[in-house]
Amino acid sequence: MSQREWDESDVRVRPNKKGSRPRTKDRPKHDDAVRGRVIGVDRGRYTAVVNEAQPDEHTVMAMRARELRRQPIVPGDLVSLVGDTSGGPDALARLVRIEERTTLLRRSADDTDPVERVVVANVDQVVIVVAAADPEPRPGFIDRTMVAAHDAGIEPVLVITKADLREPVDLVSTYRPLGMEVIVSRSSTGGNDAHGSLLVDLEALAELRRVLNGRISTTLGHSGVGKSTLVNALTGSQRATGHVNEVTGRGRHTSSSAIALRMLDSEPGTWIIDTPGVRSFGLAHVDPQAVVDAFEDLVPATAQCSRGCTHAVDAAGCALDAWVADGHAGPHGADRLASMRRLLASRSDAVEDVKELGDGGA
Ligand SMILES: Nc1nc2c(ncn2[C@@H]2O[C@H](COP(=O)(O)OP(=O)(O)OP(=O)(O)O)[C@@H](O)[C@H]2O)c(=O)[nH]1
Ligand SMILES: [Zn+2]
Repeated sequence: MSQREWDESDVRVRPNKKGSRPRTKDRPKHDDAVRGRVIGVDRGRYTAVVNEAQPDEHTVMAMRARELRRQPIVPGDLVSLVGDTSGGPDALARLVRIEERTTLLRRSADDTDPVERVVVANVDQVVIVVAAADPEPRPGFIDRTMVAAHDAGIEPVLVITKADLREPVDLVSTYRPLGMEVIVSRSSTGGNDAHGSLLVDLEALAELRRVLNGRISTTLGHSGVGKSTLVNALTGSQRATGHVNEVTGRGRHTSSSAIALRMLDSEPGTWIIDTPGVRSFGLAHVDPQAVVDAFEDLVPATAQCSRGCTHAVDAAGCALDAWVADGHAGPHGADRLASMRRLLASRSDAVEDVKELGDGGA
């Protein structure tokens, strides 16, 4: 990676099935600690909100305590802070503990890399942002992210941007039947806002607000799909959008560290965590069965697979092809099955021997 897209979240942690939970052995010596929510991570400095939604809410800058070693601390983390938690201009607190996380979104660099990276903590939903065109949408990325979200117990939401360039008919008809929120956004004809950002169609924004209100969400998507444009419209912030690298002349990642932002006119507790452009979302840490489970439209068929079915193209007794051919997975069933098989095949390189899947309907 050419730049620090992931900052602290690239801290290497040992793969751990149960999620990289911090040790929760209480250390009573910090009983004067205050609780905060990490909203920014930048070069070893953490920004946390203390007394959230209270009259005395304020942000605190903190450094990690040595005792935390290299445990990842990511946006969304609830933490304990000691020292100067006044939030004054030069105040620097010490972050001494990471509270247990409700959810933890992880990724590996690629499907065979056993090293997992923590992306965000405690989010309720993942907003997968793809463009209808420019850049071309990649259903593989959507499916991959859905698997990671499903595996982490986080709800996926799909936002398709740039519908003004092309109507995303196939994407909508593929993903809407799966029961997830699918929101189509387009630029409005009104031009740019005061900061030069493209204006987003109000109807799409209102729908997105409804889905995000009261919840903690994180956006994920490739560079250039319009994440910052959306996040700016929703939060009133000014994340850099669409900047062009002066050296190469090519579009580049303009937002380089993850940050949690508040949505305008929203209930307390509404946060949008904007992550930098994702190039890869490896699933090496995800169990093959969890990959299958994320394809909810296909899962029922696997009850009829032969015992230990790998669901590969040539797997004897795999019931998936017949299920799809019979139309049970809808008009895009074949694509869905192909996508699931690609994910299974690519990540199966990560394990020595392909794990057995399915229980033969027993
Ligand atoms: N036509 C059209 N262009 C859009 C739309 N949304 C965003 N764009 C443009 O697409 C380009 C990329 O948008 P950004 O918001 O910077 O994309 P991003 O996903 O944040 O990209 P990174 O910051 O690199 O991660 C900009 O030139 C935007 O003006 C849209 O709905 N329609
Ligand atoms: Zn099968």
